[in-house]
Amino acid sequence: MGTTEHDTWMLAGREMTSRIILGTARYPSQETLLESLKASGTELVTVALRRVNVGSADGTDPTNLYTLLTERGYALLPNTAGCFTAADAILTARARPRGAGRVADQAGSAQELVRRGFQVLPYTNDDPVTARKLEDVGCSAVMPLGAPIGSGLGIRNPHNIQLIKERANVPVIVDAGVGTASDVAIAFELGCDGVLMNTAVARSRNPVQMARAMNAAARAGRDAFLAGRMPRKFYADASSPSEGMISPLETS
Ligand SMILES: CC(=O)[C@@H](O)[C@H](O)COP(=O)(O)O
Repeated sequence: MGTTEHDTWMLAGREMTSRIILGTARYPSQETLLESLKASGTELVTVALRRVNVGSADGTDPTNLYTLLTERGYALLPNTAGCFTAADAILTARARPRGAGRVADQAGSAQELVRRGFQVLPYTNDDPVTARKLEDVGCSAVMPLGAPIGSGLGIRNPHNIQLIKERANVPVIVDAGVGTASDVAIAFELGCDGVLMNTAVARSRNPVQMARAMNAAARAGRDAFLAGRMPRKFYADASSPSEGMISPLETS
């Protein structure tokens, strides 16, 4: 029987325990960011290569985000957010080649990055055909959106996410659009391997508390998936047995 207790998974050759990946932008303070990461239980965090101030090149500046995160044991997932062309993404990923790379473009640029030796985790729309193409060119995972980035609208098309997951041979990570804990639970109930989120935690009234809720939701959703959902039925199915029921005629 499945259980979330020893439920590790592999992402780009790395064994992962937590199924949550958190973004590091938009937090009210660095302290809140660090506390939220801890509360979420995450091991892997994203940093935007183009937007973040990475501090000194050798990483010795103590306020450098890389230093703060790596000394706390977080693995970094650099992302190429802000790149609008394949050339941009490739240039940015090559300039700062720490950890795995994430590319904003689709199959062509992903293929080029794979060819150059990157582990590519592409953010994509929720189209099963696109997801298949990205897997076919050698991406280490596919990361379909739940909804537009920063929208908090939740998983708009659970059916597509489920189709992507059913056909994929690489991890499927819902990336973007999560608004609250129940969205995370749904992603895992659908069988997804991970959820990447930023705004829902960073822009909540209490990011640390929301991060804790996301952590609990991930475990709940994953447990529900492993437990196996009951089949949906179109009609009522009484839960008490009807055999031996006293009929109205017998009592009159
Ligand atoms: C943080 C990151 O890398 C993005 O994938 C994105 O910002 C996530 O989207 P949300 O902010 O909607 O969670």
